[in-house]
Amino acid sequence: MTISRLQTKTMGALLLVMLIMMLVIGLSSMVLIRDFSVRSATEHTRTAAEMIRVSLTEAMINDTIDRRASMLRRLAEVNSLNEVRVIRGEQVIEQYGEGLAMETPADDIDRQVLETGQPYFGLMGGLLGEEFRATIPYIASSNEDINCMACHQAPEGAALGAVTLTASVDHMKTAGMATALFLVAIMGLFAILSIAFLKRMLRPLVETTQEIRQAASLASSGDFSQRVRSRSHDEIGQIAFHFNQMADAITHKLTEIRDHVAQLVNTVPDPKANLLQETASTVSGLVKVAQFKQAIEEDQTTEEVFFRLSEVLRTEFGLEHFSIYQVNQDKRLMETVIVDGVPHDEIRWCHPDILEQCTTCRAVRTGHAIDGLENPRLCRAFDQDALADGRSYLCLPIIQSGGVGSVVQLVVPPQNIPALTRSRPLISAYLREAAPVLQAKGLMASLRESSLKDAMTGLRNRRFLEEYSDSLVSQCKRRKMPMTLMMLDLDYFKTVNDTHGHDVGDQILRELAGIFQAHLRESDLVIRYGGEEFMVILLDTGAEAAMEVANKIREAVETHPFKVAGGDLYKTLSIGLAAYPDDAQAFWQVLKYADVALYAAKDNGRNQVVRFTPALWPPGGEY
Ligand SMILES: Nc1nc2c(ncn2[C@@H]2O[C@H](COP(=O)(O)OP(=O)(O)OP(=O)(O)O)[C@@H](O)[C@H]2O)c(=O)[nH]1
Repeated sequence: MTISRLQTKTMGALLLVMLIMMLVIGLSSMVLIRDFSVRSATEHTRTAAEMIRVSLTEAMINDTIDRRASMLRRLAEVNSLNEVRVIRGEQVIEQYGEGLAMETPADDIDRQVLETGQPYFGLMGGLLGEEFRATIPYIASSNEDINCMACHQAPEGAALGAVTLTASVDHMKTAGMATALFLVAIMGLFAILSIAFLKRMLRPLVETTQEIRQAASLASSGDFSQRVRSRSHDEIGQIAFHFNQMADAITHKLTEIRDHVAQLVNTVPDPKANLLQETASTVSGLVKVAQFKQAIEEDQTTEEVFFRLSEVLRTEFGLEHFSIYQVNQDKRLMETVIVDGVPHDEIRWCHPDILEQCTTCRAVRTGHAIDGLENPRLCRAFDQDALADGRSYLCLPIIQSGGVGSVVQLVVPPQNIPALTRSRPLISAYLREAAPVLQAKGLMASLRESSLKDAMTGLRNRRFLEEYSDSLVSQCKRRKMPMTLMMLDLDYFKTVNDTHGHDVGDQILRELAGIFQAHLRESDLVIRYGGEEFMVILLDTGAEAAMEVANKIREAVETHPFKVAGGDLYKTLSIGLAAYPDDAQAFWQVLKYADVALYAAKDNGRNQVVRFTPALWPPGGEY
């Protein structure tokens, strides 16, 4: 278990307080003991001084004063006394002489005491001192039991002499130190017990906070599994309880959200995955899907939608290789819409046969996703070279109007299979959103296409002409190219209807449309202008060349046997022709001139091509 900072700080603070207390108690006990020792020594030396005075007085009375030196020596042998010395005051010296050598003042303290008459008590050396010195004056007094003035000629209150006593304070020092150490030891013991007690008291708090810290740290990275043990019923226990409650509530709600978003992308949530990160990444993926949906709804064509999808595959999923195929159910064909991000590029990741026969594509045939990630040989149409390179594929059909409208094929090298497997649900979500939009846009396009087509012949109709005439002219202007308009009309078509009926008439018109298309280029426009009247627009073609084309068509119709009941029917065709910009600058005027030329062809006996000339237009004729 890691050491808690809270514990270290608390223990450290307590230890510091205890150490300071031990120091204060140690020092203060030493000072107190010193004080006590000084007082005690003072009293003792006073007593000793008094006893010496009495002894000296007695010696004087008994006339044994000469033996005072040996008496003082014996006194000095008393336990703990180091020195006993008596000095004479000025009056005594004057009266009795200097006396013994040891009786003259030895230092300044002696002299000061004799001078002031005030005693001196003090420790000599250091805080506790090595010895205690007392210099106590003997003051002349007539009020004592023994009258000093009886022997001494000195004024009342004068210092007759002084006694200096020095005593060892070693025993006091030892006792003081022992007491201080004892107190410090008691304090130390108390500190240890306090720390142990506090540690025990702090343990639930420390362990709970440590567990909360670990759980919160895991939670911040999305793991809410950690719970805190409740160790007591006090506030600490309550903190643990409420933390667990909070973690339970978050886990429960997040699990709910994760399951819901997983449903939205059709995945089974991984119980081992990081709850927060997994949910957050799925939600952010779904937000992007929603933005994608909004964007494609505002796109105009299916092409734009496919291109946007291709960009998503490249940028969001980091896919380099993929194809999007569009299925033409009517013709059972398939075309590449985008290959590796390039619009309408050549097929790369499948055998080209699938374009000619869309059911060769397994995804189109089955309407199911074809997962070749684990088993690339699942579909035989997958490109053999890519297969040899170890690439795998995932083909996802997009269902439109109950059938496969398009197929998104994703191609990855082996090392990218796990990433694609993870991305698959979200890619499918994009495709699900794209499907109805593609369907709607496809429907709109085909509706628009059909509104511009003639249902019977499959040719473009007059409405197409109305919509595109302006752009045709501006295209010709921009490229500086000519354009020739032909008006074509079957001769005596009414007799067909009258003789064979309208159905046969319709059939002949359909066959006629086929003959026109067979003799024209892809870029030429064939329009059913109305009834049995047709129009052909030859782009980038002048009148001369157009005359040749018109005659070819006329001859083709003339020689074509229309099958009717009872045999073959042969019909002829009249064609009028006018050119842009030679005959007129305005489209509708060129058209009118072509019509005038057609009438001329009819008037001239039919089955012929007439090119418009100004002579055909009556002078002052209005357009
Ligand atoms: N069966 C059929 N007949 C049509 C259709 N549209 C127009 N017609 C007929 O085409 C005939 C056109 O006849 P007219 O314009 O009199 O001329 P015509 O008989 O072709 O003789 P021309 O002077 O050579 O044009 C009419 O009988 C129309 O009913 C159609 O869609 N189907």
